[in-house]
Amino acid sequence: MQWTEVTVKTSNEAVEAVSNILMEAGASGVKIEDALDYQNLKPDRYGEIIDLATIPHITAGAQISAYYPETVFVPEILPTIKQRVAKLSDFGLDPAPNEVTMAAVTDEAWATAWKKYYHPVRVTRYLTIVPSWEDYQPVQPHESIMRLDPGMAFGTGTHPTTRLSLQNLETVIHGGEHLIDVGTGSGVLSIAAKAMGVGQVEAYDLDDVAVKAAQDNLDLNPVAADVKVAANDLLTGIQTQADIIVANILAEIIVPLVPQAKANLKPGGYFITSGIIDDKFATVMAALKAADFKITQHTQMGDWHSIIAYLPTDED
Ligand SMILES: C[S@@+](CC[C@H](N)C(=O)[O-])C[C@H]1O[C@@H](n2cnc3c(N)ncnc32)[C@H](O)[C@@H]1O
Repeated sequence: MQWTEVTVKTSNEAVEAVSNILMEAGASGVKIEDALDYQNLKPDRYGEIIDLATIPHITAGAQISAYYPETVFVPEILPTIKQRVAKLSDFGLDPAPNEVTMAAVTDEAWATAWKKYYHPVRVTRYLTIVPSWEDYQPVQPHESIMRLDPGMAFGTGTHPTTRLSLQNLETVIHGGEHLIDVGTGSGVLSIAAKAMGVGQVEAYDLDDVAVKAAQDNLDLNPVAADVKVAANDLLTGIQTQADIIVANILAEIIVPLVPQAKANLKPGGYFITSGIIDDKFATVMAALKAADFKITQHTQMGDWHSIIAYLPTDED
């Protein structure tokens, strides 16, 4: 069994709450290092004082490491962990610095061990995602197939936020549109959009690892050969008039994207947002309405929400 270690740097007061968050995300155990434990060291029962200079230790805050089995695709749980830790401030706990990292515990195979558990999955009525290393033949006449290896990028297609995005794409796409995919990750939404008949796609991600993974996946899917993928911070500097913009990003990032999406959409276009956790839903709705979007659909899977927003024309 391969294990992935996820480490969160936080404050001393948030140790227990962060440990709970990590366990709830499926960890099999946690290790806690708290600078206070070292500062509070007392002479042992023989009166001997431990020389801290001889023990490697952290000197400020706390660090909690959690261990996830290979069945968990860790890149898809990191944003939730970070978001839940940040939310501790609502309960009067200081989450800072809330730095989340992941690393191998055992050997080099850690980054790919989860692949054993990733199989073809029917993600919408018409779309099946097939891991790039598996053979699969469609079982129904209208079933489309896309091939995917998310590598270390978010976007296997199975996460609720991605599934909601895919279902909403299926709802709004008629064929031939110009679409922008913000926060493309593995490229899953761009490839799916092409498979659903969209004309032109631009895909962006802040993370170079994602841009590389997306390009590799575009290369695996001839239908998406003409998708343009590039590194970019949201839609900063982009001047496109698109029919559809899709963004499966955390709510905090969707809010500043709303005015950029409005500027890059044709009137009559759709802005699909996903990645919105329960208690941020009202904030995203308020930002969309303040920018004159009309909400045409709201869907939910577990704690996650997705919205289809329509930009009215002068005639509407
Ligand atoms: C939740 S993942 C979604 C991946 C994929 N689109 C999906 O639906 O499965 C969000 C992606 O947004 C990217 N991202 C985060 N902040 C961003 C920003 N400011 N600009 C562009 N991309 C960003 C992340 O690197 C990550 O790949």
